[in-house]
Amino acid sequence: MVRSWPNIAITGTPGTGKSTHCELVIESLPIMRHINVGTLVKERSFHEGWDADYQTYDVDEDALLDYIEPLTGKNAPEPEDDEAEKRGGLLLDWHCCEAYPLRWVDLVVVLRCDHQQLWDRLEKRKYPLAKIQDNNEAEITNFVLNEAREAYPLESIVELKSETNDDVEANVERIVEWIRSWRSQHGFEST
Ligand SMILES: Nc1ncnc2c1ncn2[C@@H]1O[C@H](COP(=O)(O)OP(=O)(O)O)[C@@H](O)[C@H]1O
Repeated sequence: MVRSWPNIAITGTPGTGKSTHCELVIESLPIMRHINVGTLVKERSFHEGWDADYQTYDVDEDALLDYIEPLTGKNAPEPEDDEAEKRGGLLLDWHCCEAYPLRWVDLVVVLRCDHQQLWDRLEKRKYPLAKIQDNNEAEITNFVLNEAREAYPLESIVELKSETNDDVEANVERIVEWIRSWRSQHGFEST
């Protein structure tokens, strides 16, 4: 293990609060880096076009993963490397988590939300009805959690409720504490 900060996949159905959580973790620990994967796909065109049926980009995973890989801090650094090159510390914010190589990820946080509340949040976002329905069904059937369970060891997955502001506050505190304890367990100074 070379990276000096852990990488965390923050995942969950769209609207469960991934970006909200990432932004608040960064407020407490500005050295962590929020990678909004959906935005990255769009801005850097890591896709092969728009899938009108699913109302989403057809992601070019190879290009996306090639871009993220050097940021994960997995490679053994040379002494003269810039500290940023080996630090890791990514918050990978995306509704998918199974695409990342196992070695990148130290913790998987799966955010969960009551489906009626999720419906209201997605309606506010002006998602088309079919997309709201799809995401709602995904939340009810534990789609993202099941994907995480198939891809990662169970002990690296944490499922957190994200329905109220108090939930967000408690979850962020828990994630920040987890990062601090990961640092001390790996022989790095706690912040
Ligand atoms: N735990 C929560 N309690 C109340 N509102 C929340 C909570 N989590 C997210 N929200 C709200 O839900 C909406 C979607 O959150 P966002 O962080 O953009 O989700 P995601 O990144 O998973 O798509 C935002 O308006 C946000 O303020």
